[in-house]
Amino acid sequence: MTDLPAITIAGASGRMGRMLTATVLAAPDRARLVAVLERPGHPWVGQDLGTVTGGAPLGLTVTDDPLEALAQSQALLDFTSPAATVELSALAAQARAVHVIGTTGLEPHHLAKISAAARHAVVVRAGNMSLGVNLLVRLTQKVAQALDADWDIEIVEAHHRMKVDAPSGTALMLGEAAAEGRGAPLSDLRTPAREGITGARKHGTIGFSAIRGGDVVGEHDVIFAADGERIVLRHLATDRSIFARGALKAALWGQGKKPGEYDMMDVLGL
Ligand SMILES: NC(=O)C1=CN([C@@H]2O[C@H](COP(=O)(O)OP(=O)(O)OC[C@H]3O[C@@H](n4cnc5c(N)ncnc54)[C@H](OP(=O)(O)O)[C@@H]3O)[C@@H](O)[C@H]2O)C=CC1
Ligand SMILES: O=C(O)C1=N[C@H](C(=O)O)C[C@H](O)C1
Repeated sequence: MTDLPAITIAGASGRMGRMLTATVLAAPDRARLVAVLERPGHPWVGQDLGTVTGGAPLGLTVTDDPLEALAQSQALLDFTSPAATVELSALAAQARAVHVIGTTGLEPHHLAKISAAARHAVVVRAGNMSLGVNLLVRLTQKVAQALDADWDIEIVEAHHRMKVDAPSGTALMLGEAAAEGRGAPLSDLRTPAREGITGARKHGTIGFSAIRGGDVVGEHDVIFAADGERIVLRHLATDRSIFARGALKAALWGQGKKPGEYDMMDVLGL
């Protein structure tokens, strides 16, 4: 037995769940993977994680019991769905485990429940856990601050065909940063999705467009368009390991911190 932080991963069979599992298993000097969760009724429940992922047995059985998993954990890595994340946030708080939330598509009623859980435990939440995107968020804020509202701001994102929410969590982070640079909340500046006779673009607003197709991991452009010139800030994700590495970093960073809500800016010191 070591005193390395013990980690539970939720949604183990998902695109990110698999990546998180591989990332934690590849860091035996920094963390211990003690439990992997799936929802009740999932075919992986009760099976060895190594076997179901096509490898040698790992001696770790996939469970559908988050209470038991969290009782032995110091951190929960959670890239699942809004409903699952809200449920898990109450349980992680009860266990005083650091809850690292990558799940996107969270609405105000979900966020209110997560905030309540964060009164008792550390929650690190970000719509994108990569270093590159979090740097881009800072750059976006600075560029928006430097330019006046004659520069139209448009955020364009592309993701794989299975993504269920739009705009992406990252696009919303970038939009919030641009709005902050402009000195107003995003809710005041955001344009509704465009279709039909939209009329001319409203001065000073921030627009969003989403593309879905194939296996695109995640691409984001922040376009500042003025008369005669354009600035485009771009991030291209080509491998999901960038998000998983960020999540593990957040879980380790959160150990011993005061209960509350944090993001990747806090973790990365940006
Ligand atoms: N913040 C970031 O850096 C990133 C965030 N994301 C976000 O992470 C989320 C997941 O993405 P992705 O991995 O592509 O999605 P997937 O659909 O591939 O995976 C989600 C997983 O969560 C599981 N799940 C759902 N409900 C529960 C539950 N109650 N208990 C345990 N497991 C559950 C699903 O199981 P089942 O299929 O059986 O329902 C599935 O295995 C999305 O919101 C996405 O936007 C993704 C990448 C990076
Ligand atoms: O669903 C995804 O895949 C991703 N989701 C996050 C988002 O909504 O921005 C992060 C990344 O772009 C991949």
